[in-house]
Amino acid sequence: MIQLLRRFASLSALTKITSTMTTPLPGTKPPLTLYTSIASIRQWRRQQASRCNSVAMIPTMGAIHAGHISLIRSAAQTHDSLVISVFVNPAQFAPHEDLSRYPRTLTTDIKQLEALNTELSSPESSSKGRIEALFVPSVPEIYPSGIPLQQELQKGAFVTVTPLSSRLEGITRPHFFRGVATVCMKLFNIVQPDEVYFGQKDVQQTVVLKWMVGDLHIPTKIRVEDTVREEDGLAMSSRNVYLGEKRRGFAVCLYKALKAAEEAYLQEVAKGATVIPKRILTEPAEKVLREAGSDEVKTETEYFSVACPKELEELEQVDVSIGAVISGAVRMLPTQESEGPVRIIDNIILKGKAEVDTQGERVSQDLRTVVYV
Ligand SMILES: Nc1ncnc2c1ncn2[C@@H]1O[C@H](COP(=O)(O)OP(=O)(O)OP(=O)(O)O)[C@@H](O)[C@H]1O
Ligand SMILES: CC(C)(CO)[C@@H](O)C(=O)[O-]
Ligand code: BAL
Repeated sequence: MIQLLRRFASLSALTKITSTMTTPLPGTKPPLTLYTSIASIRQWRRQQASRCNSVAMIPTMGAIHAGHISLIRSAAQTHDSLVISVFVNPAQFAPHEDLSRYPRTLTTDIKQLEALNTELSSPESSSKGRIEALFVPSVPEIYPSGIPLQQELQKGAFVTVTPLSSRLEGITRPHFFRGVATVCMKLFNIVQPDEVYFGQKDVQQTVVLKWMVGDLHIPTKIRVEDTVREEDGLAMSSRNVYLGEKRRGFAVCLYKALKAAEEAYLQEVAKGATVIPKRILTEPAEKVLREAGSDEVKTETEYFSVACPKELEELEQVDVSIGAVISGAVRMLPTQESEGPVRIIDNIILKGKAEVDTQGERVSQDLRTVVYV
């Protein structure tokens, strides 16, 4: 099987995979099948419908880590059949960004997915479902009109979610959410999953996609799962491999800043506050960020935001009945010539003390995540 994967990986590098390729990966019991064409994954989807299987999708850009695995485990609790997509989406990268060096580790990704599947399929597992399909399309399959990185040269249909996409991450990455929304729209249309799983680590992405699904009446649900962290609290991320040893230890500064803001919020809530000025949260966070790094490792804060959960609009004060999303981005500067800057993003949802939920039902006064979209 490994040989087969090596062949696939090398074919992939040479972009010689045919658009109809469907490869049962024989080492897996029951087999995990690799689909590379839209036609073949649609056929798989029809089979699932004919068996009345519920289908969950977990879109990824590969370089599978424990964050992805946790999304898959959650999906397997509820759904019969899971489809994982691995696609490094050019449309969400600006020309100056890291598309060409983004980690591509398909062979080890598949090994991890196979190991997980063996566990999910074992008689001891409490999971309802398991991974059935791995969808790894080529760029021309997804973008038949081509996808130059310069937006003004791009032809065809694209999805924009406004004004959300130009806030926070969208300030530094103005192209980003158009690329994410467009590829997710394509993936949702191709696979038609009952539910799609995303990580809270990319919180703005989840809010953008919830708006897209709602506004465009897409018949799927968006599920958001907790951020999986390293032991010191750093959010797992495929790009953490860029950090290198020297910067790695300092990369947790953003999470520490978020925790300082959260602690300040919870202290005010405990004192009975109903409205909390933004500065009560940002001052302790900014102190942590100012003191981050060392003589050798320099950090720059791009933003530290306190925003409303519905549209991520910046708040001057937090209404305790609603809560807020606190999020940020920190740039870890290179420590040597061979390195580039690495952006760390992270967030915490400050729970609200809602008396009623979005349907108007009375709920408890306990702190809870108030979901709007
Ligand atoms: N630490 C994490 N915990 C939970 N979910 C995560 C985590 N990291 C990524 N995810 C989720 O996995 C899905 C696929 O993400 P992706 O493949 O881009 O990985 P990534 O680690 O976010 O990569 P990058 O370093 O490029 O941001 C997304 O929904 C993302 O939010
Ligand atoms: C959702 C996604 C797979 C779209 O390319 C990507 O943005 C990601 O991995 O978070
Ligand atoms: N998980 C986010 C993908 C990106 O930054 O391109």
